Amino acid sequence: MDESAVYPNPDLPPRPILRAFARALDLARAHEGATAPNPPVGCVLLDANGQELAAGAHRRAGMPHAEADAINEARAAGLADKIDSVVVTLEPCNHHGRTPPCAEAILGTGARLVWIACRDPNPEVTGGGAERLRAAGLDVHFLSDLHHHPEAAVLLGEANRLLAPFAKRSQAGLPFITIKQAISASGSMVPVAGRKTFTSAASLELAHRLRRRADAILTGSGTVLADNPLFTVRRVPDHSEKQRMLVILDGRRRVTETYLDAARQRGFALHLADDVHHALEAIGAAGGMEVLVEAGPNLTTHLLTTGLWDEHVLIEQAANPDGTDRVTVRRNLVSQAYSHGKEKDVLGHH
Ligand SMILES: NC(=O)C1=CN([C@@H]2O[C@H](COP(=O)(O)OP(=O)(O)OC[C@H]3O[C@@H](n4cnc5c(N)ncnc54)[C@H](OP(=O)(O)O)[C@@H]3O)[C@@H](O)[C@H]2O)C=CC1
Ligand SMILES: Nc1c(N[C@@H]2O[C@H](COP(=O)(O)O)[C@@H](O)[C@H]2O)[nH]c(=O)[nH]c1=O
Ligand SMILES: [Zn+2]
Repeated sequence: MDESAVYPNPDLPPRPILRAFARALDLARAHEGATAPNPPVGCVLLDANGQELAAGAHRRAGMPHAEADAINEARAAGLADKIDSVVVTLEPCNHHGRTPPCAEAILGTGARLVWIACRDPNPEVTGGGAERLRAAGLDVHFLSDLHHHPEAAVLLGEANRLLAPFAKRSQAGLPFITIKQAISASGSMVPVAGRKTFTSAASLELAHRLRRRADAILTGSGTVLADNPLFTVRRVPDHSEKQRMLVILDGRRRVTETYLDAARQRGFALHLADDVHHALEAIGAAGGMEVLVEAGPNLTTHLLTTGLWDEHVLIEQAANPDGTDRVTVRRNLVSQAYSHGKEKDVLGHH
């Protein structure tokens, strides 16, 4: 049977909606790490048969939001009058920021239905867009309404993870902390003399993808003095015109001007700090939503024991030289709990 024929029958699997959410998340993810201080967002517009008409994403702060981007694309293709459903990873905004409100842009089309993955977690704007659209007579649904579909639960998890750095910064003023830790086959974090890394090419590519999505790199003076690290994104293409912060914990001011100058030449905005809290506050204040910790055993162990971190990416070198490194990603449930008061909003229940 043609799947689109069942749409929008609510009793049958809403395949076009789930497919559109998966696509909107892919579109958003392409710009993960480029949008700070805004969240990465993706949007897909469907016609009354559930067919995609146009799609959009938020590329960077100051550029159109995902919904406006998609609506512009539909207009340019002469398809705007066919828009029936708007599927978007984040609740449409209802305020004048750097760009006009997306709720109004949606009301300017003939859209009847709006599907949202996550509520806007920003305490300053929560609840605005969905209510505005409902008040204007549109049918507004949340991805969580489809919780009985295993696929919907997976997509909602992905949407929440994608939004987590924006949620943490807007609620706590602090960046989402990802710790990358490489451990050699002999159980050490320290490479043999003359080397900076020991993990496989695939693991190094993962490390560069983690850098790509980060707004700041946090390290310690020990790492800088031992490795003269570049901290650039080289193994995957970087976002264009992206400037990252490089924050070095260097209480004793041992890092040389030569290193700092060279890091500036590589495009980093440099910040030296004496303690972790000041470092994190400086990143949040500068608009950074995610920080990648690439530090030695001293700082890494300290951060892992404080519980301040959000995601720990552990890369264990294979014991066998022909083997594959083992990568384990774990989330810190304690640090997620800080937003429990907001959980309902973040999860999109209403
Ligand atoms: N395997 C891996 O994933 C990685 C390994 N490394 C390796 O680690 C080695 C360096 O180790 P290490 O010396 O432990 O490096 P660190 O990056 O942990 O730097 C240590 C320095 O950072 C500062 N620092 C650390 N923790 C804190 C804190 N809680 N508050 C304030 N300042 C802090 C201190 O600077 P100060 O003394 O100035 O106060 C300290 O001397 C190198 O050989 C490097 O190759 C490095 C990164 C990743
Ligand atoms: N040893 C180690 C890592 N270590 C981190 O990578 C830094 C070197 O980065 P760059 O100069 O840009 O190549 C090094 O100083 C340390 O912070 N990373 C990994 O993915 N795997 C590894 O085995
Ligand atoms: Zn918007």
